[in-house]
Amino acid sequence: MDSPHSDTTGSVLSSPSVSSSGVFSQKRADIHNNETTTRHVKRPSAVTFRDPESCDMVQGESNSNYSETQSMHAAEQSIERNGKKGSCYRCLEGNQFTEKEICIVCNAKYCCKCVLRAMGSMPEGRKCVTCIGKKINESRRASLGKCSRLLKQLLNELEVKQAMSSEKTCKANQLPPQLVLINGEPLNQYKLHVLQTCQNPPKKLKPGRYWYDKVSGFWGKEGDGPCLIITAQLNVGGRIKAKASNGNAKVLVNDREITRKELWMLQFAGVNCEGKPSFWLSADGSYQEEGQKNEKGPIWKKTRIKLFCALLSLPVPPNVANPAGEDVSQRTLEQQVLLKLLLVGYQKSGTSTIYKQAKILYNVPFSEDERQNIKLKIQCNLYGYLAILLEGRERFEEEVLLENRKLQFADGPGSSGGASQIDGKTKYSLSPRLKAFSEWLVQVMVSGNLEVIFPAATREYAPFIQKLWNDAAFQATYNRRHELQMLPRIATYFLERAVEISRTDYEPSDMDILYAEGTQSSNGLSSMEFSFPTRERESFIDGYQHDPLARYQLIRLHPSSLGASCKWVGMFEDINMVLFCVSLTDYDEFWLDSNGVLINKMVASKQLFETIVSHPTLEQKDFLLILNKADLLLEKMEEVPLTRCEWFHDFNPVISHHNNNLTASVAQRAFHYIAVKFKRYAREILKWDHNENSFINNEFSTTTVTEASTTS
Ligand SMILES: Nc1nc2c(ncn2[C@@H]2O[C@H](COP(=O)(O)OP(=O)(O)OP(=O)(O)O)[C@@H](O)[C@H]2O)c(=O)[nH]1
Ligand SMILES: [Mg+2]
Repeated sequence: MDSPHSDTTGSVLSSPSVSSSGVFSQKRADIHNNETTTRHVKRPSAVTFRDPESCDMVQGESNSNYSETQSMHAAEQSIERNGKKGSCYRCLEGNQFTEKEICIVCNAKYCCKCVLRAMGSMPEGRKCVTCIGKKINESRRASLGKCSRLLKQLLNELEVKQAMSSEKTCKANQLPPQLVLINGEPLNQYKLHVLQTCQNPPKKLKPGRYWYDKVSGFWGKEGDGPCLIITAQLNVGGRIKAKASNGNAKVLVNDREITRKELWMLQFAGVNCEGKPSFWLSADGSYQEEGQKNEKGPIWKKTRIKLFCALLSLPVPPNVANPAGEDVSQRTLEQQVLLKLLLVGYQKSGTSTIYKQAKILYNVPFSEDERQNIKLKIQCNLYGYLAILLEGRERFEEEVLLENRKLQFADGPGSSGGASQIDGKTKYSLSPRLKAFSEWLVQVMVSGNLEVIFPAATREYAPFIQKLWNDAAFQATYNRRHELQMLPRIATYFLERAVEISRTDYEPSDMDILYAEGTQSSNGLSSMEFSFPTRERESFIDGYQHDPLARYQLIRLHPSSLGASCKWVGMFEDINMVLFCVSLTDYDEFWLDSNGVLINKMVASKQLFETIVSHPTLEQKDFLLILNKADLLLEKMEEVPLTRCEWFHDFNPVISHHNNNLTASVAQRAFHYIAVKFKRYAREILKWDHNENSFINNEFSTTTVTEASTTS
């Protein structure tokens, strides 16, 4: 990728307005219009930081160390281009009134047609593809994670969330520690971390020079009065200077000469400041005059002090700022560690079910919009199941008619036959009205337009559902539903309540949502955050202690969104763990792969596993293998042996039968066998050199299972 126009993207965050063919034709246009491409050039520029209450730097900082480093970054970020002022940096069209998105590194501005092509899948947020990996323009730090209207129009809610989250959390966009100087001393990575993760960190920290009174927690921009009280006693920065805040009140507090405003505040709090005293002020507001023994205060105890400080634009400790403690709990939430979990698996492995389950378990409510969409999806699925049954009914009817005709023929042309044989009726025959409805529904299903008829269908056709459900021919078909391969297992759960579900006032329960198919977009990604609710934490009986401060982000990703060779996995460099989901029942099932070749689903799952495990981005990540649908394994093994899958050819436990049935422990053996197969395979791919754990050592003990143990 050597130009911001590189279109090696074909984004996961694809937009409906950018078709793949569009990307290709654009690519060619770029080759021909090379002269119009933007170029990054080194051009020194003055960096201006806003002067905020929140301790930002102001223009004109002259400290050599700081400004040198800063201007170096600024130089990298300049961009030169052709085209008239205000036009898009890519297509060179539009003017200053055209809505545009800005690259947070080089400030290049792109119109809505170009932004996704110029910025690709945004693994680090809004950056031209050529700016990926580069430090952001510090003047844009305040806008990190704040999405523009334009992006919201181009991407869906989740895609926006993912891009904004990456923008805030990815490594390249983090504040360079050496650009933050405290009491004259630059921070390092560790100290920056200490500062940012303390209980009351400085808000919206930006590069700049600050003073910090470690004893009281007072914090401000060098040369200015205090703007904040942060956590005290942090091991960051050098020794505070008396003139750090440019005070002239002739009163020293913790070795710093305070400002006039601070002096007024102390006097209001009842502190005797006569005779140029020096004080020690603690984080809790208690104070002591130098040389005196008695501690006084705390200065914050006066109830009106908050108002007084507000009038003087002076900070108060966070718990005083909000006596109800809301601020503190909010902060606590912010500083909790966010652990990112990436949930991925082959098609139908059950990732969306796990995702929904987590939502329900950890009380992450579905929004009104989500519920409405899920409701329509469930109703749409129901009509789909009915259509499959009705199609089956036609087949059953034809079969019976054919059978009858054969019988008639065998009995000879003169035979009278039953009444039903004469009028062509069977137990699968519908009344003309229901038949018309049935034919229409089957046709809609076959043409793939089922989703199009909703939500109108719920109003117009609900009465038919009731009639259909009560119809004997339909019930006869329903009783033979297991013969209909197209009908998913879960259909019965919904069909039993067909009348209720088809009504307009139907409200899906959590269970309905969990069981519903296709409620998570299968070619996008879904993301949610959760922590273990306190109640659950207390009543946990498995002895596992959850970190009470840990928050988790669960990102569910469908393999189809990963592109060829899973190239978009690169987006997830900051995740902490990969949850790889495998459906245990895949071993005898087949699927057409992208080349139209029929492939065993377990083998396909293994291939996906290999791609993910060996992806450079995920090299150092923890992996958790989830073997899903374990509840169906035994039942399946009773019908089809595990060895049906070529990869499992050596599964050979001593099998004991109870009334010709396999025992549960054989399914358990199979479960362990598959787990070990995956683990061994990972070891093979990654060439692990450390010892196998005890679980591995126990592997394939399946072959030594005695009859006694399998029947116990
Ligand atoms: N019996 C049983 N069924 C499950 C289990 N997990 C998932 N399913 C069912 O398996 C089917 C596929 O599960 P999904 O969660 O949709 O799988 P997915 O990985 O999202 O698959 P895509 O549709 O490709 O996105 C659904 O009908 C689920 O109800 C399980 O543990 N046991
Ligand atoms: Mg699904």
